[in-house]
Amino acid sequence: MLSSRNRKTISGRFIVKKEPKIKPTVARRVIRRFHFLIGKRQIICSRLGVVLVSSDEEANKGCIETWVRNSKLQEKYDRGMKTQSQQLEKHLLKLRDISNTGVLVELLGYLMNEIYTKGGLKNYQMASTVGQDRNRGGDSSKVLIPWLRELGLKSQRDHGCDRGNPRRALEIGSLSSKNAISTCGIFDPVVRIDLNSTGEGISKQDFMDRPLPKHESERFDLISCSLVLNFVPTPQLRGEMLKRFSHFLKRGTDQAFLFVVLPRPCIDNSRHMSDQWFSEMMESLNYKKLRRHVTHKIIYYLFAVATRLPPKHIGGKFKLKPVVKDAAGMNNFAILL
Ligand SMILES: C[S@@+](CC[C@H](N)C(=O)[O-])C[C@H]1O[C@@H](n2cnc3c(N)ncnc32)[C@H](O)[C@@H]1O
Repeated sequence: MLSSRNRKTISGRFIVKKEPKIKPTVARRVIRRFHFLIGKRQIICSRLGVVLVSSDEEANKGCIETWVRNSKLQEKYDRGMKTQSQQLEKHLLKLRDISNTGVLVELLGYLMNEIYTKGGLKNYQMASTVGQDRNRGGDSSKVLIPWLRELGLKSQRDHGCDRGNPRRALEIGSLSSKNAISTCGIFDPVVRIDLNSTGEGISKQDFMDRPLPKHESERFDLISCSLVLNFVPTPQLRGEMLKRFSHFLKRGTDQAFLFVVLPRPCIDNSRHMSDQWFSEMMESLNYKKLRRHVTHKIIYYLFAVATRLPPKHIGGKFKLKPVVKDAAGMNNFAILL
């Protein structure tokens, strides 16, 4: 397990530092390993016919454990949970060669043990917080805020907030209440949610289970979805998430925004995605692309709700997953509407 570095006061009491100290290289390794395990788990589950219906890790754990109990392969699963073998690690790297159900279940136990018992998920959460620590330049809302200012949004503090209609933001997958989105003054309140909330001021909630707003006052002027879609396990669920956003954005204004951030390979190195494909998909959901920024590793998009009407042309060609480009080494990241 990664540990936070604690210091003592003069009287010997421990001062527990809220921000864990993890070297960026270690944080990157932890994040890479977690994504690797989640990706392999997805492949194993679809081969075994285990349906993962949520991006909530607790729910996925429940689905897997129920399936294992009903499959009469509990013994294999338990053996995997207890195993520390190089052989299983090699199998994970060559999953395509493995068809034996027993071995797949053992592998499932092996990686579930690493995710849950050995702290994979917890470390991932901690490493992600460090990865987006603003001192390391990782808070993606630092890209967003200048865009919003260019579009004329001013701090509510400086320009007097319309008490009856405050500018509200929803940050999905929030890891810190100190991100620019929370401190810029443009939004108040900022509602912060995360599946596995670790920080103060962040509610533990699956966006997919968030009750739909009943009144306009419950809707938002901005939804921030930074590095979350790539975390959602299936192309269908990613599409569901995109479709759900429109229910939460304010209507009747051309100043309701959606900020989406993705790892660059999801767009640039996927067989089923491209910048054009993603932009057209968003257009079909009635979003207009306002800004785009690309760095070595990350793509940032700012969309505005394009019309006042609810989306009409959802789906169409975006119900399919065609190969829009292909080359060796590409990935299969996709979103299905
Ligand atoms: C890689 S972290 C990104 C964090 C941060 N937004 C950033 O840009 O660095 C992804 C986060 O999204 C959260 N997440 C994924 N699916 C979610 C959902 N359906 N509802 C709420 N949070 C979700 C995960 O729990 C995880 O903490």
